[in-house]
Amino acid sequence: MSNSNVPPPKIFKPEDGDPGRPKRGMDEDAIKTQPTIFREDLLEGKTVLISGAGSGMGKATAYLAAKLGANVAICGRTMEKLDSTVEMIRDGLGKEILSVQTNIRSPEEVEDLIGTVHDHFGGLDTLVNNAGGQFPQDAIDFSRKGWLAVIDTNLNGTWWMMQEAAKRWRADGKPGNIVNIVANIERGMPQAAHTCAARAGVIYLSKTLATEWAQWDVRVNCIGPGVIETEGFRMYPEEALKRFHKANPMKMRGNAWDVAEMIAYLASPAARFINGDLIIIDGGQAQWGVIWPAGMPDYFNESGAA
Ligand SMILES: CCCCCCCCC/C=C/C(=O)SCCNC(=O)CCNC(=O)[C@H](O)C(C)(C)COP(=O)(O)OP(=O)(O)OC[C@H]1O[C@@H](n2cnc3c(N)ncnc32)[C@H](O)[C@@H]1OP(=O)(O)O
Ligand SMILES: NC(=O)C1=CN([C@@H]2O[C@H](COP(=O)(O)OP(=O)(O)OC[C@H]3O[C@@H](n4cnc5c(N)ncnc54)[C@H](OP(=O)(O)O)[C@@H]3O)[C@@H](O)[C@H]2O)C=CC1
Repeated sequence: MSNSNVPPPKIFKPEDGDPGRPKRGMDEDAIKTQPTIFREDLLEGKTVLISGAGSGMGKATAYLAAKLGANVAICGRTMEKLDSTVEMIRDGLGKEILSVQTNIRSPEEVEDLIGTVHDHFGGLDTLVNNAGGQFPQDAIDFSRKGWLAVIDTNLNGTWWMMQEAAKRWRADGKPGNIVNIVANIERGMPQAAHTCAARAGVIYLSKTLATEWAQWDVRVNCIGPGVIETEGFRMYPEEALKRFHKANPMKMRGNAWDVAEMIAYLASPAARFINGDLIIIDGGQAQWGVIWPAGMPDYFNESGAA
């Protein structure tokens, strides 16, 4: 049989250009012009709070939620970054959103934040815990401070947000919805063991709360992104960034909109029966591909002494 009809192997997506070119995610023009599959009033009248929305996935999600009619509140530690999101939404959609400088590692600041959102919008429908991050390092070399910083941000910070939101929902007798952005940790995550531990904590915390809080009509789900090109890539060396697209069988990086649209879906009535789940957006990374964001040890190199 002839092979003439067999397409050449797909090395990278044409729209991706050079897959080895390190990029830093979608710029504001890209976010503003991105089409959406959702109807424009999908989240009309709903209030959505997004943490870490001064950049990356959080920023794209804030824009999409506002575009779909939601009342949007955002938080993060850096006011200038939050201002950029406020300005982008004002400029692109003519809408005002609420922005509150907050470190999610502080339970007091989180309590104030949730109170401010309720005072401003009269309630909260969906909480998106997107704030987080880590640095790449071999676990054996973690400093105590570095370990604690990552656990405190990703596990404790996410928990303070969930608990404060849920206390209000229970007190007000109103339904609630939580979407936690974690990571694809199915096979562990070399050189990110701290975040792997924290995200695993969030995933099983979420599964447990999905049961405990169902009696108050509060749903809790997680999204596990693979390699999503964002400003967060600044944490990784150029050498690693050049390989990031090889971490999945599709040999591409996702973008912030890929995650934002899933968040919008989970915030919509279409997701009313989805609870306690983990939705992976990773191009198949769970099955194949490696990252080694701080450099692959010789042991795993083809030339290494395995
Ligand atoms: C999921 C994907 C997985 C990684 C593998 C996959 C890669 C592709 C997918 C990409 C996934 C992403 O998440 S991209 C998104 C990334 N975005 C972010 O990470 C942004 C947010 N990150 C952070 O804020 C930081 O990483 C984090 C450590 C959590 C908090 O930092 P802060 O400065 O606020 O914390 P502090 O309390 O001051 O402590 C900082 C201490 O952390 C340690 N530390 C900080 N940077 C360090 C570094 N490069 N190398 C060693 N150690 C470091 C030091 O001990 C610091 O102390 P001193 O020595 O005293 O200073
Ligand atoms: N990009 C990727 O490939 C992947 C990302 N993720 C996770 O997805 C989420 C979004 O990441 P991404 O958009 O890529 O990265 P970004 O770094 O662009 O976004 C993370 C945001 O979180 C905020 N943040 C960090 N710490 C705190 C804190 N203590 N309190 C409040 N806000 C905080 C940051 O703002 P500021 O520093 O101003 O507070 C920043 O805006 C993160 O949790 C990330 O770890 C998971 C898997 C893959």
